[in-house]
Amino acid sequence: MSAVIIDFFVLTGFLGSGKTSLLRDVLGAETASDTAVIVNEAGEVGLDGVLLRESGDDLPMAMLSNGCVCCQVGSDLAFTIDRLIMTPRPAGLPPLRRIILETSGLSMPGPVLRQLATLAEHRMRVAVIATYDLTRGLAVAEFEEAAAQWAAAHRIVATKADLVPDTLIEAPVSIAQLNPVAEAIATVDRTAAVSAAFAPLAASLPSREVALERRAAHPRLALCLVRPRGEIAYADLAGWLDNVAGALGERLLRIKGLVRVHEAPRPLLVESVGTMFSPPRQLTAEKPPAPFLVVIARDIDRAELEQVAPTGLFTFSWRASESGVAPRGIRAEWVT
Ligand SMILES: Nc1nc2c(ncn2[C@@H]2O[C@H](COP(=O)(O)OP(=O)(O)OP(=O)(O)O)[C@@H](O)[C@H]2O)c(=O)[nH]1
Repeated sequence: MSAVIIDFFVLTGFLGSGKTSLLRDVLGAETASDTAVIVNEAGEVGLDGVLLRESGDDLPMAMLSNGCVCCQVGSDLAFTIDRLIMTPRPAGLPPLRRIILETSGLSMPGPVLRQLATLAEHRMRVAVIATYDLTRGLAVAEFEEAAAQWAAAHRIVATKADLVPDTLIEAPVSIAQLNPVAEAIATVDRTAAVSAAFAPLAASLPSREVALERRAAHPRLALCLVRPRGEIAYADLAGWLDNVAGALGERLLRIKGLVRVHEAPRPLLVESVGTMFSPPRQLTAEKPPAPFLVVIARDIDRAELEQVAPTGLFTFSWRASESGVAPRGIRAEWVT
């Protein structure tokens, strides 16, 4: 068991959306000396690793590809992390407190998180950070990898703001259409964006209410605000979540929210990336928002979710798309 909690950041985002550039900025900061990096590239050549070496020359860095292997680690993610944590720190560097994994632009976050789940002996606080390329905006939500990456994210960082500064104002709104429970980081101040994106994950949920607005998200993405009708039995909640995962399969991108159950004095934080659920835990926050679940999925119809058994536990809020065709998209955002 590690003595300190290590913040593990999964840096995800679609092809060319600015992950390596963001990481270079992280590694260039003075605060990066407690950081190790793992890069997983889709291609044969480890170019990202070369680029990152320019920024963080003395930091432990591992490649999960056919590229350079700077820490003499294998190709398996769990093994690599284990080695990074257990290997004595290079002279002059502080204890390891942060690991950043840059995934390839086509990585699905679910399998990555599944591998991390095997490392329970290390005390890691896992956060998913996704890039949102302002020059391409919502267009890449067509790709299921991009939609899954955004849906899994705790934080979504708008990139390339210098190229299209005018799009920054609308970015939080667009990001909320993709994932209303993610924190949107949209600023032209790159230093501020980098430090906000890679700060330790403090609270799991903003202590604010969720509201829906009339505006469609991407036509293939469905966002649903699910409200429990009241306190429910844990077995019913577990059964419902299990059945949602079974019914939607890989089209389920994300579930996150709070539910009150008979068996626990405090609301339970319920979270899944894809169909992989984190163990539910009681929220300690003083003033939690009213119970809710946000479900993000792709290519589904209302009935598929609303008819999941046991029925009658929840109400479902959807908004019709502006075209009036398939009632798939809503926009949800945090309001105070
Ligand atoms: N002007 C500008 N260009 C950027 C910015 N971020 C990334 N780029 C450029 O966009 C291209 C892709 O950036 P990368 O950081 O390599 O993106 P990536 O997500 O790591 O790409 P893959 O690893 O191929 O998926 C490069 O040419 C970068 O120089 C930015 O904030 N501003």
